[in-house]
Amino acid sequence: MHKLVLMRHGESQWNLDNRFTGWTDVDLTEKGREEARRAGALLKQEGFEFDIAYTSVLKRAIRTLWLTLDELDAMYVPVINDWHLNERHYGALQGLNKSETAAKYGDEQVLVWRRAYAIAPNPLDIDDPRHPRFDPRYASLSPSELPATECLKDTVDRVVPFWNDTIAPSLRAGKRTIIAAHGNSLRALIKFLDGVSDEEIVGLNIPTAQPLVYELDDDLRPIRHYYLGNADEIQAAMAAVAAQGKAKQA
Ligand SMILES: O=C(O)[C@H](O)COP(=O)(O)O
Repeated sequence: MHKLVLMRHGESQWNLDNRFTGWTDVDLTEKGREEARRAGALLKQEGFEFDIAYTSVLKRAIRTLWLTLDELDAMYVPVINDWHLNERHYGALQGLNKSETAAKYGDEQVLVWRRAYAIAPNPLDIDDPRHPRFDPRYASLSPSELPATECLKDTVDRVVPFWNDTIAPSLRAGKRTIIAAHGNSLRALIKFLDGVSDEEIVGLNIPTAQPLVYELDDDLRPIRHYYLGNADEIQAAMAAVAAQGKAKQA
């Protein structure tokens, strides 16, 4: 049996501000750092140890991983940073406040933009300075790999090959693995691992910095999964993520 830990980053400044973030490289808040340390302490208390760690090239996930590993006194664990684990690119929505956007376009439309499996928000303009083609960390990517927007399906299409080519072989080799990533790159991975339908994935929301343990069989098929930590807190945190896209009640 293989054990895999998935974890979304801790609260970021734009989680706090309730802005669409996507590929914007926003850091953790102090609360987000504390959440990451708490996750590390919980993993330590439960006896988890890791041989390899994967994260994105965005600092909110990287710093979450560092703080978690530090708490485990395991900063020696090799870390693979890869853009395939980045958050879903949120296109032209990046930077906008989610509830203000809902007040303007309606809760239903924002739910489509946030959760519809195959509908992407409008793209960033090719000349927009925020377009990833201007960012040196993506310099080695071909133009066809560089998103200016993504729906969850597009994210699945980049996360799953990375899983198959890189993460799965190292799990099969017995490496105890933690992945610190993002709400939607983890939804993409969970959709693939658990065979969640396009309709059901709409209802899945991932709380910040809560370790989610997957037990996998020899073929890397999930046997079961569970969150470490307090079940009521986790339910409340999931409901809060779902509510982020609603217009504020007057
Ligand atoms: O990119 C973002 O805004 C968040 O990390 C995930 O947002 P969502 O829950 O609105 O998809």
